[in-house]
Amino acid sequence: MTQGDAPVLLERSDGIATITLNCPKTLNALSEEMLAALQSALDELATDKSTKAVVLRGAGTQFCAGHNLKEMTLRRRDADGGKAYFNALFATCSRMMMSIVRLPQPVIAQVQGIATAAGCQLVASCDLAVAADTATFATSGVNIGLFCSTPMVALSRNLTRKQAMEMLLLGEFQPAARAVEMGLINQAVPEDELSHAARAMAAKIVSKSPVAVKIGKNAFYEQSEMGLEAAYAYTGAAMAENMMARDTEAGIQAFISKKPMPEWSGD
Ligand SMILES: C/C=C/C(=O)SCCNC(=O)CCNC(=O)[C@H](O)C(C)(C)COP(=O)(O)OP(=O)(O)OC[C@H]1O[C@@H](n2cnc3c(N)ncnc32)[C@H](O)[C@@H]1OP(=O)(O)O
Repeated sequence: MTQGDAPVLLERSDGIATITLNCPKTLNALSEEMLAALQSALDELATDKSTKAVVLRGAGTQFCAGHNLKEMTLRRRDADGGKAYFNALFATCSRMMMSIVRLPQPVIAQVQGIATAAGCQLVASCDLAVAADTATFATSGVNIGLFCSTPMVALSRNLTRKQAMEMLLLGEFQPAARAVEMGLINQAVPEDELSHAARAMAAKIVSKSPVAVKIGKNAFYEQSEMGLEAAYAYTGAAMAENMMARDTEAGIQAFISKKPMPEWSGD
């Protein structure tokens, strides 16, 4: 397999890693092989200190059409009717989504064309999302007999209850403008400006102190699972940890001395 044929491409430049789902002929559907490659790219980036932000995109004209329905259909012919395969597949998918959340670097979804079902869930699981104004978003599994389980988790935490239920139960494709309105994505831009807009967002993150970004991202997700009192206590401790970092001291010192921000060391 050449690098160009790999199910997932991983490129790095200027502190930004770009992960590309690379199976345009299935609209980048998440096959078993694609999920494993995506997991391995995320695992590699988790320990890569030179990467400060990650962009996740799809090759070709679409972002991602969800799980690979052709592979899933074939595996129904397994001796156990596909039970072991399905259990492993959805567990792998859930682990991968959690890896995006746990990744020290923020992940930006760069969405062109369709993001549906597990593809829409990928967008919801990313920290930030920029889409072409022609992009559409759905959890269309319900149209073919599948209630989108993992998107339910991601959407119910991104949208209001009524909006999430509307997507999950009606399976309709929502235009990018509505996705912005619902808070599913941050920004919709003209198609020819999409990659520039995603990269510009990533570059802004690269310019910040990586230690502040890492502590901040982690604390954001941790506190969101807690009650109010525990959340304030947890984020206070995270802020104190942030204050102890060498970069934070240097940044505050530069502010007080009216100097430009330092080169961040990552410590
Ligand atoms: C918990 C999460 C669960 C899930 O994720 S379950 C998966 C749910 N996903 C879906 O229900 C989406 C299925 N796909 C579609 O409904 C349509 O596609 C689209 C609306 C996304 C796009 O329609 P159009 O633009 O007309 O393209 P096209 O001709 O249907 O697709 C182009 C090629 O891509 C293959 N493909 C599309 N989606 C998938 C998929 N999810 N798994 C495997 N292959 C897929 C098709 O079959 C076809 O291929 P060929 O040209 O050989 O016929």
